[in-house]
Amino acid sequence: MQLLKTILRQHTLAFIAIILLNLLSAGLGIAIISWINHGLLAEQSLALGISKMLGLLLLLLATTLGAQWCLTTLGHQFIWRKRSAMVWQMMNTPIATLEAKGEGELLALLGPDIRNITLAFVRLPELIQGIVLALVAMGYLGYLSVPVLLITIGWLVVTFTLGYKMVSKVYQHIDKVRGYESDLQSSFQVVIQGRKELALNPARAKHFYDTHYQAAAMGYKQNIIKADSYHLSAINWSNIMMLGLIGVIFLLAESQGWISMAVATSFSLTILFMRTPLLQAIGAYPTLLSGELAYKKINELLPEKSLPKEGKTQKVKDTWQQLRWDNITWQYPDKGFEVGPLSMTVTRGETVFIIGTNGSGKSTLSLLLTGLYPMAQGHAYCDGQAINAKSLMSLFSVVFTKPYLFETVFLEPSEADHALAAEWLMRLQLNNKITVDNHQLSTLSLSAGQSKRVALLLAMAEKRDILFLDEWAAEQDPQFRRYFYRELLPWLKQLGKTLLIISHDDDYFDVADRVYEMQQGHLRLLSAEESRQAARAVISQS
Ligand SMILES: Nc1ncnc2c1ncn2[C@@H]1O[C@H](COP(=O)(O)OP(=O)(O)OP(=O)(O)O)[C@@H](O)[C@H]1O
Repeated sequence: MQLLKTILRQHTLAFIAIILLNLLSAGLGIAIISWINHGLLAEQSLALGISKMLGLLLLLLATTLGAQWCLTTLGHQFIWRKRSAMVWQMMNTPIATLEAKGEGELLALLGPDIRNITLAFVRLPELIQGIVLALVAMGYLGYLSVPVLLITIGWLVVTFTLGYKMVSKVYQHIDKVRGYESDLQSSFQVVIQGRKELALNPARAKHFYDTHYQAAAMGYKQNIIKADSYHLSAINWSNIMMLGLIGVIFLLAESQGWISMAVATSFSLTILFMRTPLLQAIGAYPTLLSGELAYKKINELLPEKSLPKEGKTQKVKDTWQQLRWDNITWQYPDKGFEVGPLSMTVTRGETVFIIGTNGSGKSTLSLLLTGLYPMAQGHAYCDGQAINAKSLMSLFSVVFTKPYLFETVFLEPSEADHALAAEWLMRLQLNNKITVDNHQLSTLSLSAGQSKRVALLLAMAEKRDILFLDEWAAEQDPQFRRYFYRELLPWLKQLGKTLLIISHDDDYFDVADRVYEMQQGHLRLLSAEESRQAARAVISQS
């Protein structure tokens, strides 16, 4: 099992110590049975016998608890590391790769999959103890009688072969359950993110509930019931066969005379002693299978060492003058929408507008130009020197069409520029609504237009050279939109910012030094006359 192998590789010594503790605990258990059977009544006094027994039982309790505690601690340590590595890896995985996997699948990784690995560790002590105890008990049974041990082994082989067949069915169904788990996560997202639309349209809500949600929920339920049924059948089958084994041993003693009744009693006591842990081990096995499946899924979707080598961020000179993208391309997976090949040049301090119809590829272009999407072909250059995606990213602050708002404005106290924050809150006409206290925004309960203004504040707080705004003014009222184009942008330009603005606001195309137009993934620089015509064309279309 991949999961067990990994833990074994990463924590070899701890694992050996745990196995030894388990062996000690199992050996002690068997020794106590043997001593109760043969030694207890031979003790000099009842008091001595009882105190010896209490001492031995306490020792057994301590070693068993010790073994379980070590394994559980090791397991949770492993999970903590794995989860932290996963979150870090997700934050460092190219966004195109994450988008291709889908949000439902990613949520399933961080939620149910990690939970299943945790449960596997919670039940792992039972599995290991069951196996170790069974092996030690076998040794003791061999010491009592080899022929009866062979019969016992034969009986157990038949029992567990059939049991294994049932457990493999458990695995098949757990595999299907994992698929439905992702679908469920996607459905939960719809319930949360689409709550307003669903509340307003009961027919749509019912359709979603009956088809999408129930398909996932029913699939999950049917398969988990089948998995549990096979699992319980395996436990019951093994339980009954263990009891049958005791009957066979007494038969061998009574009718065949292979062993004395005293030895048969010891045999039965030992089998009864190992029965519960062995059944618990069988009970724990499916949990381990779920953990194994989850671990495989995690490694399949977020393989370790999968992060592409982007190279180090090359420090771009503070005095850079020109950025150029040369014949770059990008295509969404499965032969999706293609951008490019296209070339573009931006000179420091320029205001560049990118216009184009809906779906022409402007937002996709913003992700490509900033280095967030990898260039399938072509390169980016800064003052003639090729630069990689990381360096490109370090130049940009972007406000996306649906920005995510962080509460923290400045990350470090030393970076805190409260004067800048106060000035921006005033310029964005938010000074009566929000304050920045202790680097944090006082509230994020904002309207759509206010959220965009806060996103701009956060972008400015990054103090990067280029500001890329994707349809920023779309949610602003006409008065503020005018103020944004006529006053804020020129003021930003004065501050030395290079501005890349995706815009549909034809009234203000004249603010730009240059206007590019996207048309079905291709970019074209418009002449001054074409820019004016583009503005007029949009006005005449509306
Ligand atoms: N994550 C994605 N996976 C696959 N295709 C996508 C993805 N995002 C966008 N597209 C496709 O890329 C094309 C361009 O989308 P994009 O959002 O870049 O257009 P846009 O010019 O910004 O449009 P708008 O003006 O409506 O914002 C669209 O046809 C869209 O279907």
